[in-house]
Amino acid sequence: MQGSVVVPPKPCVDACKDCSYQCTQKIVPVPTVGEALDMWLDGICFSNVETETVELSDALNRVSAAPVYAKFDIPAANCAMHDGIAVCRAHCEDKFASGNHTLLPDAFRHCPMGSVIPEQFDSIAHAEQCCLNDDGTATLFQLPVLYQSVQLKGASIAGGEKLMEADEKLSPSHLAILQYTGHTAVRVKRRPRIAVIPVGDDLKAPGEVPAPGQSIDCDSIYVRATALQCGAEAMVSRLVPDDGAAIAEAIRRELPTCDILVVIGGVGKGEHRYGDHTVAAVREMGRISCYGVLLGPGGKNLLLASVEGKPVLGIPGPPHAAIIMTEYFLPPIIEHWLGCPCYERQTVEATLAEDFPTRGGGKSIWEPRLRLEMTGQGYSARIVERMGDTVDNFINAAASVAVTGDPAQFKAGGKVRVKLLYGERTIAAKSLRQLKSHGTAETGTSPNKGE
Ligand SMILES: Nc1nc2c(c(=O)[nH]1)N[C@H]1C(S)=C(S)[C@@H](COP(=O)(O)OP(=O)(O)OC[C@H]3O[C@@H](n4cnc5c(N)ncnc54)[C@H](O)[C@@H]3O)O[C@H]1N2
Ligand code: MOO
Repeated sequence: MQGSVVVPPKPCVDACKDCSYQCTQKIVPVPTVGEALDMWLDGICFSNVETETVELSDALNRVSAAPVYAKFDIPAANCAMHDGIAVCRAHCEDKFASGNHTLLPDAFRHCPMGSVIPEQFDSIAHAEQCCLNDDGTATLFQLPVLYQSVQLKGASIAGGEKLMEADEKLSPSHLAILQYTGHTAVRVKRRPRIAVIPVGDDLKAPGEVPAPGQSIDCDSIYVRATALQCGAEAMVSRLVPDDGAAIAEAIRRELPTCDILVVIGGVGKGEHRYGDHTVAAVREMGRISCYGVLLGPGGKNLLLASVEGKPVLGIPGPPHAAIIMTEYFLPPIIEHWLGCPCYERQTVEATLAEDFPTRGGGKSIWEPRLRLEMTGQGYSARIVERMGDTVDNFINAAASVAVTGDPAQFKAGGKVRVKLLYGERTIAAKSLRQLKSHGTAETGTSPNKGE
């Protein structure tokens, strides 16, 4: 823990006894991201997640609810792995010892690759090692090795063999092996349902034209899309005004329909005096685990809480803050439900093209969005010009980086690991398109660089 923050008004005691209640008397340490997550998740129990059976064709990216076992042996009998004749190795050996290389019709079986080998035979003499005669006999040119080209019953998969554990995210390979081993459906965990409530008098719904001082709600679609990426279901409620009773009413309405609630906006430190009512409404209805975290942009207003045992994530409204809070706190709560990783961003090493502002560092994280450029020495990274704005953050950034630990790492020429927002081929294709349309990589300028 580092620094301190005074939590907003709700006086309850004269002297702070550091109870779990938030009040004006209380000076609380600001937690790191890890500490905040621990405080939040420790109080949320998802032990009895419901399960459902789904067809394999609908099971991609679902999470297994129980181990799955093979229904039968594969192959179901000993099979030929080459074209040839099935023989008894000991009988062939006797024949070779006697100098007679001819096998009578009942001493072999013509076996193309994949065919079942009758039980009395144990080896395959390859087509090149024998010939089939017109009188129904076969002549061996070479003695086969014992079990040559025989795939034994159950050698690939034994009936009852464990194919996968519970808590695995199902990939195309999982689906294929389940189908191959006799399954047509699989037991999976129910997807968590996320309800998203956008709050703000100044917000307009998608499709409307904002008047001066208004903006169109775009955080909610970002939150919803991130939830879908993580394998959750998500729905966005209608816009809610900056009014404590309206926020409480929206929470009461959405809570029974969801497993995880996200409220966007109204979490500012000005609280009711500046039209921010979300924290007070949540405090009245439930328990606040954390209000403020050592993460920027946006962390000082982050709200982690629970109402009726369900997690409530309160994220700040400004989009550049909302995206970082969503990325840091929504996947972990969905993973807490699903029991497996569900949000992973590829990382690559990049060289900083400039000194970063002195933000973040130590235990605190500042997570700016970055532009990446491919140079002869690999990726070069610079902070997007309009860091406090939306366009660069949403569209023109290719990565982000956690500025934390030793600030010396974040000087021009320093090497850092950055988290990609797109795959490397997409980044390459985007820069190529920009080069073609501008003759050079786009840079742009803005006064609020590094905000
Ligand atoms: N006196 C102080 N004021 C503020 C502080 C502070 O420390 N002291 N912190 C500032 C910071 S930093 C942030 S971040 C915001 C967080 O406040 P809120 O979450 O209450 O944000 P709102 O007031 O609801 O909205 C602010 C602004 O954000 C845009 N917005 C809101 N919701 C959406 C949405 N769903 N989609 C798109 N854009 C959204 C909108 O332009 C709002 O006007 O507090 C600061 N103030
Ligand atoms: O949390 Mo605010 O958006 O950092 O600037």
